[in-house]
Amino acid sequence: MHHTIIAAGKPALKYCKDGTAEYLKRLTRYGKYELKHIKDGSSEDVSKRHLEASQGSIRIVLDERGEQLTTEQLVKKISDWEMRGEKRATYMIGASDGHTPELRDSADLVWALSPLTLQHELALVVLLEQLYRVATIQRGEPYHRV
Ligand SMILES: C[S@@+](CC[C@H](N)C(=O)[O-])C[C@H]1O[C@@H](n2cnc3c(N)ncnc32)[C@H](O)[C@@H]1O
Repeated sequence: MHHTIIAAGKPALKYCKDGTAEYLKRLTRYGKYELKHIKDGSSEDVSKRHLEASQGSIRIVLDERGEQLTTEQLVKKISDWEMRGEKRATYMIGASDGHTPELRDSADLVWALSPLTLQHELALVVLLEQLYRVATIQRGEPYHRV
């Protein structure tokens, strides 16, 4: 499955840029993971861009009001999508005002990394680390400890 991560706004925080680069580099061993940045703006504009960019894909909307998952539950969700032949998964990170109800309603999964509101670049790093963790678990590699 091709994983596309779409984040609103230009990256600005050095420690997040470093974290993002680190996990994207690690993920190259495990498949196709692509990060795209889209223009920031109102939640309506950003959610519209997210909707357009994720057409025909499994839609995962990152939102603190969403479902909280254990890493094992995330492994199961991604593995189930792969098993049923889904070709693309798109993970969407919003702007300062979050996502519109329309985008949330269109999602296959509204996923909360935590009930805390995270700075959007920090949310991106946590998302990438979890995708890396999932990939290592799927391969039976010893990164993850329970
Ligand atoms: C600063 S937050 C937006 C907060 C906004 N006030 C709201 O109500 O959604 C920017 C983006 O970071 C992501 N984000 C922040 N905290 C998150 C969390 N705990 N779980 C998942 N995504 C989160 C979401 O994609 C969110 O749209």
